[in-house]
Amino acid sequence: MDKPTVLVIAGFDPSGGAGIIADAKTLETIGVQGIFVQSCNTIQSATKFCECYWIEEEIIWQQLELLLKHYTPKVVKIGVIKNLDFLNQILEVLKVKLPKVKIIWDPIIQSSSGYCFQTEKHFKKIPTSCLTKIDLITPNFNEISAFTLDDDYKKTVEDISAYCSIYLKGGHRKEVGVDELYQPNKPKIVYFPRVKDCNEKHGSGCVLSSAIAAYYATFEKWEESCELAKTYVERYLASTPTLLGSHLK
Ligand SMILES: Cc1ncc(COP(=O)(O)O)c(N)n1
Repeated sequence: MDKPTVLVIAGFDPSGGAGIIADAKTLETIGVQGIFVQSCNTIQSATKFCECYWIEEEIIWQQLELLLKHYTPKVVKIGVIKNLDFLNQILEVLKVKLPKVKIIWDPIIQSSSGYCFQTEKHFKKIPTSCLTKIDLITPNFNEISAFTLDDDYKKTVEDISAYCSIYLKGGHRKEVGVDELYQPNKPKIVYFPRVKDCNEKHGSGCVLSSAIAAYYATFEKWEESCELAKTYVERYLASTPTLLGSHLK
């Protein structure tokens, strides 16, 4: 049987720890076929970020058009994206061309090395028009706080999860490694860490969201896919302290 396909729209990190290279390794390891559209090119290493060059929108449209003629992805994972307006345009096209597709958005605002992909005005409130087209967003605590106008992130989680699911990484900042899944009209699920002694590596958020995409494309169940993806990331982070960590462990 053909492997399920996941489409990734994300940035290029030449160090390979984050962005589409990390996504490609993850999809390959979990055993799904990946197709890729690059949203930006960057000059960065694991610890230093120098520049981000956005890919011309026309190139992105051309790549998407050809890919969607030849492949039917079950899941789309979107990573770094220029702004919410462009995100909405992409979501509209995906929903027309792939009515059954599931869409996961990792709302990356800042790299762990400190580079800001988004200015505050671009990312203050996610428009409802975007939320109704997305199935799952995977913010960390800083990202959910950036979408929060009055310091009450729980209210933001409640507002967003009326439309789409949220996988909140890190949950409360005090309980490192405890993640929470909020789904519309369902009780919250808490995922506790399973693997001890994880090392910090940049790009772990990219690996998590592409692992959820890969598992969902395989099993079509959100709760199980999130749990498997969390364990996948923890094993990857525990494998070595460097980016050479194995995606196969
Ligand atoms: C192209 C690209 N995409 C995503 C990230 C975020 O990863 P991190 O927060 O670990 O720096 C990044 N640094 N570069």
